[in-house]
Order: sequence, then C-alpha cells, then structure tokens
Amino acid sequence: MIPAQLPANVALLLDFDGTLVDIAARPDLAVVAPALTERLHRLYQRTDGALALISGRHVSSLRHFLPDFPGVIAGSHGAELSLDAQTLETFHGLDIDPAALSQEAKELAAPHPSILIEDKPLGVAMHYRADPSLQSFVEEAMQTMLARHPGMALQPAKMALELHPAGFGKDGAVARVMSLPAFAGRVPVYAGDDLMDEPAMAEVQKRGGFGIKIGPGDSIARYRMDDPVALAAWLDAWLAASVAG
Ligand SMILES: O=P(O)(O)OC[C@H]1O[C@H](O[C@H]2O[C@H](CO)[C@@H](O)[C@H](O)[C@H]2O)[C@H](O)[C@@H](O)[C@@H]1O
Repeated sequence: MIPAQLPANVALLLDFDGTLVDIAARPDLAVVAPALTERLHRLYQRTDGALALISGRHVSSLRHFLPDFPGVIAGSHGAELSLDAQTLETFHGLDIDPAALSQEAKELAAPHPSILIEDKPLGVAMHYRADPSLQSFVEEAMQTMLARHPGMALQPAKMALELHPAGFGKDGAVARVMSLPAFAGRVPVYAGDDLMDEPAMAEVQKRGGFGIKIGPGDSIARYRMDDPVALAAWLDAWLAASVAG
C-alpha cells in the first residue's frame, strides 16, 4: 500500500542502496541519476532541512555518490554522523585498523576470487553477489573474523555480510538524527529496502511516523513501494503538489 501523502511537518529519513538507487553488481557501481540530486535538493528545501540519509555505507562513500547532498548523513549503520561536508563524528570507542581487517578478509576469501571485499573505515564487508552459492562460505569466514575482534558485530546485508562496531544500528541513527534541531518535533518517515532497515522502520513508527518498505520481503513498515523508481515518482508528486498548493 502506498501512503496517501506525507505529513506537512515530515522529517524524511532515506536509505541509499536499493531505495534511492537500484542495487548494482558491486558497491562502486551504484548509479546516481542527475534527477536524484535535484530531487534531494528540493526535498531539503521543502522539509526546511529535515532530510537525512541513514545508511550502512560510510559517510565518505555517500559523499562520493552525492557530493552536493544538503542534508544530514548517518553512516556506517549509525556509528558516524555528518552534519555537512566539513564535519564527521564517530561514536564507537574501538581501536579499529581497517587495513588489517581488509587484509584478513582477503586472506579468508582467497579460495574464492569471486568474493568481493569492500573496505570500510569502521569495518569490512564480504560480498557474494557474484556467486550466491558462496553464502555459507562467507558466513563462516565472517564468523571467524567476529571471533577474532571483540567489540565488533556482524550485520547481514543484501548478498553480503559486514563486520562493524557492535551496538550500532539504524534505529539508533534515527534517534540521533531526530534529536537534531532541524528534525525535532517533526514526524519521521523512513524508506528502506533491506533487513538492516527494519529497526529504523520500528523506530519511526514508535515515534508516530511510518516506514515505507521498498521492494519485496517481510517488513514491519506500514507502507510498501515496488522499487526506487516508484519512490522517486511518489516524492516528485508530493513536491509538485506542494508547489501547486
Ligand atoms: O544502508 P544502505 O545505504 O542501503 O547500504 C547498505 C549496504 O549497501 C551496499 O551494499 C549493497 O548494495 C550494493 C550496490 O548496489 C550491492 O552490490 C550489494 O550486494 C548490497 O549488499 C554497500 O556496499 C554496503 O557497504 C552497505 O552497508
């Protein structure tokens, strides 16, 4: 079911992969349409700045794809917060050596060259999208990494498993963003496509807002849309109606 409209005083919280852009073969191959950049600027203006990306990606990856994004970015599953291009705050208290994690993951994945290791500043991800039959192998390898790194946790993603600081998730990211001045007192609406988005859906619905699940799969979100194209069209219609009204 598609929501009839957005609340007048909405805070828009948006996931990136699978929600604003289509899922791609590899993380670096995500494609940002020029219309998306323009849409995000208009949403930022229409919400008086209450626009945030809430992503499993790290902030610098999101700024690479959306260099002019005007809103707030909560990255790395809520362990990072960036209010603008000049600021980046991290919240974990761990001593993380990303190069060592990357090397370790590469060694564990070495028997299967189709596994992709994604370097992340606060962890590492192992992707098996190129060969989904390697899911169990990846799960086992990442369990090995988890056992070696106290304070870290595993986060399943689409055709991937990520090691990242424990105690962080998108529900915490939503709570942190909603406490910022531009967001406080507004009705949070969250759109996401993945399992890792479900805690965020729960958090916004607990706060009187609603979630929108993008694509197939079980979800506690009150609403659903087929794909990023459907979400984009719905947001554009809301922006157009705002101008007309
Ligand atoms: O929270 P998100 O913004 O949705 O980010 C979640 C993870 O997305 C990326 O991986 C996923 O998208 C890739 C590109 O479409 C795809 O190739 C991969 O299979 C998906 O799992 C990203 O690479 C991760 O770091 C994010 O945590």
